[in-house]
Amino acid sequence: MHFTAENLAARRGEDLIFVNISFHLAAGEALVLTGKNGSGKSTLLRVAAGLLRPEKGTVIFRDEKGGEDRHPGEVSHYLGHRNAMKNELTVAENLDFWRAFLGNPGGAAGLSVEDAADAVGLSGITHLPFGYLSAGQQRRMAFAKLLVAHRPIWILDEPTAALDASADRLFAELIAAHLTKGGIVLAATHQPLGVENARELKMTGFAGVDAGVWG
Ligand SMILES: Nc1ncnc2c1ncn2[C@@H]1O[C@H](COP(=O)(O)OP(=O)(O)OP(=O)(O)O)[C@@H](O)[C@H]1O
Repeated sequence: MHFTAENLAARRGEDLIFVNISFHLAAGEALVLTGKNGSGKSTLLRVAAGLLRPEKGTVIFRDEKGGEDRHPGEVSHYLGHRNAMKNELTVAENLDFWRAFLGNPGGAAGLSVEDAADAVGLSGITHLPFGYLSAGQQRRMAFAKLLVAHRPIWILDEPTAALDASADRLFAELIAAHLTKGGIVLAATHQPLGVENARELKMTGFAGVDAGVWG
């Protein structure tokens, strides 16, 4: 399984945000994006997830079975700054929606809604409207979305925002378990994720553009 980005450049509005970004991740590997606010981490994640078109370059996913190249967005979970859950629906209804929407492109089955809630430390409250949960509980349930449908690539934007220390550790364990099973993780974070052997890509924002890398 391979997730490759080659010579990516992206623009937001009129401005180039980054240029010449390349990386290669194989099964079991993690890449953590770091860099100051506005340096382009979220932009790169959105390009990798297929939510934003790159100005230049490609992102490709290839599995071991020698199938055709696919866009990583087809086989990725994307957890953005926002939780992507409806406040009026119950937790179970939200997670059921995501399971049906995401399908099963990775081949393996996802967890049941209750098992996924249990895995993020919140069993017994899936009947509540999502909007009733605390900010940290909402973030935990947003993470449970990654567990109800199996997808080999996890693209995570500040996954531990609004979390307490125990949730930090829990997320680190879930990410480590995903990697151990041969998954791939691409994450932006200001706090260490607690994942051993993660590589780091430091985003420099406009510096690369200023240095004349673009062209
Ligand atoms: N829709 C948009 N139109 C124009 N500029 C945008 C748009 N979205 C983001 N930007 C700009 O792109 C740059 C990169 O933003 P991005 O969200 O990728 O940074 P980041 O590294 O994730 O920041 P943070 O650490 O604050 O989350 C910023 O200067 C931002 O103002």
